[in-house]
Amino acid sequence: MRIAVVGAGGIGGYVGARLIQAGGDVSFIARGAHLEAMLRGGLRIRSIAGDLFLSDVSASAEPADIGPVDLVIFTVKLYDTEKAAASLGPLMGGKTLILTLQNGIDSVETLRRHVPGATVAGGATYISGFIGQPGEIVHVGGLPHVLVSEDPAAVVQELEALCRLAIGLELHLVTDIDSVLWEKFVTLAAFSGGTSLMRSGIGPILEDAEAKIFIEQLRDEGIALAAAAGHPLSEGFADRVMARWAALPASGKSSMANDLERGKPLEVEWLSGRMHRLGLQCGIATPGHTSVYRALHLHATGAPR
Ligand SMILES: NC(=O)C1=CN([C@@H]2O[C@H](COP(=O)(O)OP(=O)(O)OC[C@H]3O[C@@H](n4cnc5c(N)ncnc54)[C@H](OP(=O)(O)O)[C@@H]3O)[C@@H](O)[C@H]2O)C=CC1
Ligand SMILES: CC(C)(CO)C(=O)C(=O)O
Repeated sequence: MRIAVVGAGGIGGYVGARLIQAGGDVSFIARGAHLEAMLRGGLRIRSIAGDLFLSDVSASAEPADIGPVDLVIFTVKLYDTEKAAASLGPLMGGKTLILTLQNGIDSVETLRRHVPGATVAGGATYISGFIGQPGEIVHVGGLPHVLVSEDPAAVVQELEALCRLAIGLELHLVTDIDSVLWEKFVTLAAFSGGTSLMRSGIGPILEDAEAKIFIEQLRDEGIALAAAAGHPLSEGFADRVMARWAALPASGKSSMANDLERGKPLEVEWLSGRMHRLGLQCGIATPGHTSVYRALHLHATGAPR
C-alpha cells in the first residue's frame, strides 16, 4: 500500500513517521523550510511515546513527483484546505482513499468538491503535536487514537494492520463516524476557543469559577447546535467532556492555542466561527462562540510579520 501524507506537520508528520517506523511505504507532501530540512537532514520525532529519527524520507512539494497512491492522509490546517485539495490530482489512482484527519466538520465536503469521484473519509485524532523546528515534530500528548469509519475501503483494513505494528499510534474503527466527528467538533471548538482566548491550559480554567462557566458555556452552545443541526450528541456527553478535560495535564491546551502563542494563523473560522454561523442558521444564540470568534478574528491570519 502506497501512502501519501499531505501536510507533514504536528499530525501528518507524526502519523506518517510512525507508519514508516512500522514498515509503511509513506511519502510526504510538504513545503518551505520544513521540506528542505526533511530532505537535507531527515525527519525527527520528539515524542512522549519515544523519540524517532528517520534519516531518509520521501518528500516533495509536488504531488506529481509521488504519483498515484492507495491512501492519502490529508493533514494541512483548515485554512490551507482549498489550495492543498486542488493539488491532489496526481496522487489519485483508480481506488485511492482520501482520509482527512483535520478538525471541524467541513473537510470531507471540500475534498469531494475538489476531487470529484474520489472516496473521501473523515477521521478524528486526539494526538497532540506541532512542528518544533523545520524537520522536527514534537508530540506532546493527547491520546494516540485515530478514529476512522469501519466501512469506507479495503485500504482501511491495511492501514489498521500497519497501525497494529506502530508505536504511539492506535487506529480505532468505529461504526458511526458522523457522531465521532460531531463530538470532536463540539468538544474541540470549546477547548480551542477557551484555551486560546483565555491564554491558559485547561487546569487553571477549571479551577477558576468564572473561567469554568465560560468553557462550559462554549461546550453547551455546541451541544445545542449539534442537536439543532440533526446530530444530537449522546446522553451524558456534557459530563464526559468535563471528565476528559479534568483528566488532562493542567497545562493541556489546543493546537489553536499553540498557534496563537507562536503568531501563526488560526483555524478559528472553522471552529468558533462555524458555531457562530450555525447559530445564525438555526436561530440559536451563541454568545460564547461568537465572542471567541470575533476576538480571535483579529489574530486569524497570524501575527504581523
Ligand atoms: N496539532 C494537533 O495537535 C492537532 C491537529 N489537528 C488537526 O489536524 C490538522 C493539521 O494540523 P497540524 O498538524 O497542527 O498542522 P501543521 O501546521 O503542524 O502542519 C501542516 C503542514 O502542512 C503544510 N502545508 C500546508 N499546505 C500545504 C501544501 N499545499 N503543500 C504542502 N504542504 C502544505 C504546512 O506548511 P507551513 O508550515 O508552511 O504552513 C505545515 O507544514 C488541522 O486541521 C488541525 O486542526 C487535530 C488534532 C490535533
Ligand atoms: C484533541 C486536540 C485537543 C489535541 O489532540 C486537538 O484536536 C487540537 O488541539 O487541535
